[in-house]
Amino acid sequence: MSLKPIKVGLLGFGVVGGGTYSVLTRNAEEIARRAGRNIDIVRVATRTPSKAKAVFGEALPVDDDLMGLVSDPNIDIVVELIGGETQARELVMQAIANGKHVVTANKALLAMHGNEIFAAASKKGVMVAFEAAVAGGIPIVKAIREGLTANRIQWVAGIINGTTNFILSEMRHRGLPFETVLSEAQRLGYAEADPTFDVEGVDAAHKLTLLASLAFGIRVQFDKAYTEGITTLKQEDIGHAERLGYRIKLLGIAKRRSNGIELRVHPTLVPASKLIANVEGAMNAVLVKGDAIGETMYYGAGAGAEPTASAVVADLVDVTRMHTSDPENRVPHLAFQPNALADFDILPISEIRTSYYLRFNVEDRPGVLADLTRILADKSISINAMVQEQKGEGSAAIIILTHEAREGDVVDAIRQIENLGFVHSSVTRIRMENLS
Ligand SMILES: NC(=O)C1=CN([C@@H]2O[C@H](COP(=O)(O)OP(=O)(O)OC[C@H]3O[C@@H](n4cnc5c(N)ncnc54)[C@H](O)[C@@H]3O)[C@@H](O)[C@H]2O)C=CC1
Ligand SMILES: N[C@@H](CC=O)C(=O)O
Ligand code: NA
Repeated sequence: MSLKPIKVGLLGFGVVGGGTYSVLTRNAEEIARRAGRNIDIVRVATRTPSKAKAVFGEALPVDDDLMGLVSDPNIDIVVELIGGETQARELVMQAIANGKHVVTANKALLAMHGNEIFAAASKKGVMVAFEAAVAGGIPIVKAIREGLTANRIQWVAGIINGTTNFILSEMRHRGLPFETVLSEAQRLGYAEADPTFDVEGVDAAHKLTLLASLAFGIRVQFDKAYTEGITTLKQEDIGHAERLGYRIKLLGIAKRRSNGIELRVHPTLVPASKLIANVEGAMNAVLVKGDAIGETMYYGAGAGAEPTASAVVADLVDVTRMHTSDPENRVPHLAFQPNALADFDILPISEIRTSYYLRFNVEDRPGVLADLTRILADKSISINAMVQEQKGEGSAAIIILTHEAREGDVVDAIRQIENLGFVHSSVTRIRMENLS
């Protein structure tokens, strides 16, 4: 290669940092043939440098001076792989101020501070690349930002958290308890440093926020995303869903409506016949519907060392190819030109429209069903299907699948139903999607 190598500084040497080193080293020759020059890690900074020291020896500086690395004039691209949003924000903002390009896998950082970071980067004329931050190795950022650029995107929906999909798969197939499977996901390197981010849907909401910005050309608005995780999901409902021909998946959904954008993460019943219902383990899948192309699906590993490194290294190659180009002519960070971002409202969850799975544990006596259906009808909630299951002496579970209804009306109806004397426990409500 005749061009000088691109010099990379690595912040963090954990699961993804280690994977990035491995992929970059193992495939160095092929990567250089694609990038047009070598991409060399020249410095590493991390909290406990011993693991990196064991790998790099004396070949390059390894220490815990993260600010020193982002200010090192020898470095062209800073790769941020420490996670979190406080120190990572300071480091990334400083790297940008120092005129360095940034590659990051940190969705929390970009969902919380993306507007500030992208604005600073545009002003300075540097790139902030984040393919690894959304659905790990799947090149979904590139697909939406470049491949689908002709389309008016109607909705994006996906399994975008590997840990929770792994937990749901293991619970369904092997009936294993939640805590056991979560520990296994942590051992395999899928989970966030704080796994409540995974199981409460926060990590998926971080990624969905970025997907919505790329799809609809809106500013990053994580604070308006509705987030519900899988911790309150019952094995009983997983079973009922199965018998009714559905699977429960934690989906992130961003949908364009005439009055705004729906932005929501929650457990969702999807027809078992859909491809996405059959995405198992830590795999991710993202569906994107565009007006020209119709429905598309992107499938692959959303977590883990080398799958995530695949996206980090792809970004390194992109930045290497583009760093001498005119900043005005690069692909914009959020797919749309910064001065053309739209101000669509993010709809409150009460305004979303979808269909619902409702489970009522009731006294099994005459008139119960009539009362339930009357309250639903009064709120314009129409019933698509209904099943009753005896639960023991004098009690039954009634499961109702509704047609599309407004969430606020469903919540009101549930409140009224829960006040009826014959309902034994709180009503279970899980949203449904046909994804068509
Ligand atoms: N593990 C995965 O499958 C994926 C992770 N990510 C993201 O990649 C980033 C890194 O994740 P992992 O490698 O899994 O985490 P990790 O916990 O395995 O590694 C983090 C590394 O950064 C260092 N570090 C953390 N905080 C630090 C601080 N304040 N100062 C100095 N060093 C610090 C740690 O010592 C460790 O070397 C995170 O933003 C995560 O959300 C993205 C996609 C997939
Ligand atoms: N914790 C995340 C890691 C990748 O983003 C997940 O489980 O998907
Ligand atoms: Na990706």
